[in-house]
Amino acid sequence: MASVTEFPAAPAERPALAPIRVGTRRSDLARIQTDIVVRALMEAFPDRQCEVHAMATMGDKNQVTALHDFGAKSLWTHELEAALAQGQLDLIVHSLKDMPTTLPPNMILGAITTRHDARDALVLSKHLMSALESATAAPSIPKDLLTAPSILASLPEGSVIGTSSVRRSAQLARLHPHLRFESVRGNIGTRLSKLDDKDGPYVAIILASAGLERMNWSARISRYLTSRGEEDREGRLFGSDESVKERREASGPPFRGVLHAVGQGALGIEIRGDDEAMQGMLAKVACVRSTLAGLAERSLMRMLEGGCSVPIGVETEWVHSSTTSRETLAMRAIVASLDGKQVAEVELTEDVGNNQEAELFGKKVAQALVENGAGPILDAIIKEREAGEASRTAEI
Ligand SMILES: NCc1[nH]cc(CCC(=O)O)c1CC(=O)O
Repeated sequence: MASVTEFPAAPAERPALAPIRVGTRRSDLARIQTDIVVRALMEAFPDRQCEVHAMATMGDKNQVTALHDFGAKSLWTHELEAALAQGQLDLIVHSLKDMPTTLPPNMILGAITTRHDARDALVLSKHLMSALESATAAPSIPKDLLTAPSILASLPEGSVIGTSSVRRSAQLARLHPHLRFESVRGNIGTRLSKLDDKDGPYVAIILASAGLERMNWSARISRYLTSRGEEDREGRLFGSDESVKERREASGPPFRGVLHAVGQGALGIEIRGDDEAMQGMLAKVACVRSTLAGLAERSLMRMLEGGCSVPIGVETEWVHSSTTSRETLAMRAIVASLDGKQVAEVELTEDVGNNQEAELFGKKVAQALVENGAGPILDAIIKEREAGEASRTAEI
């Protein structure tokens, strides 16, 4: 376990303009995400300094056994939270999707910053790309793969897609039963090198586009995955010129594509529940729309998981309402059995104006999912997990 002595001592009284002590995990992605928040803080509070304290967490240090033995999200955050609780840190920057929906009793989600891209992305292996370019691809690979309406649908029978997320594999298995799914672990760079290993099994992997973008690897994205199907960089459905209206209609259940994880693409800032000063400051770096969408998604998840994480796909979108001429929040959500054969899916829209309404909306969507059959699907997944599937459910 990392020693807490790497943090400065917590004096009883800190000067009012003391540096803001920001905690982060040590991975490259975590550091880049922390820089985004630090820059926002420095812009909002030019007279304050920020000190970044990076800490290797138990999950970073022991990726293989940690996921098997604990299967808990908190293993990424435990040591950082201990330092926050002891007053050695003022805040922790997280990927919102990695934050448990229920935080320790003395901690709160202080802010959610602007979410840029919540979607999953399809990344093809370098060997497949170069085979396509030099026209040496196996006869089973269509020559027009890169311009096909769905790359995933066009891949040959039995092609292996790398993902350790049952949310992703369950939704993809439903849409593309000819594909196979194998786990791929490690940080984004490790996963990309496993993908590009010629001796490895994968033709493609699925990653969060936000992470790829922040790491400057978005050029590797062949398609964005959304509830409507595969989209190009401009958000158009690939291989079609449907109007926006048709696209919107195409977004409802049954979904023709993949819904992302709760909180994906957004950054969450964790603080002590009693730190009112910090809470007030964070109001200046929070994004209202991302916060309301993020809280609604987390409330949906909290209602459905009953204490342990379950594979739920979600997609939220602010849409203009012509009746109220306000922006309303649309939420699409899916729960799928591990093999993708059973799904419960819904889409609801609500006028969400504050945090409490966002949480209520999340509960309402959860209720609608249960009415559409989510209960038995979730029960079966929890049973399978108890029978030894725990490691497959550790990632969302
Ligand atoms: N599962 C781990 C994880 N946590 C956050 C991100 C990416 C950034 C984000 O979603 O905000 C990723 C990688 C991925 O799923 O591809």
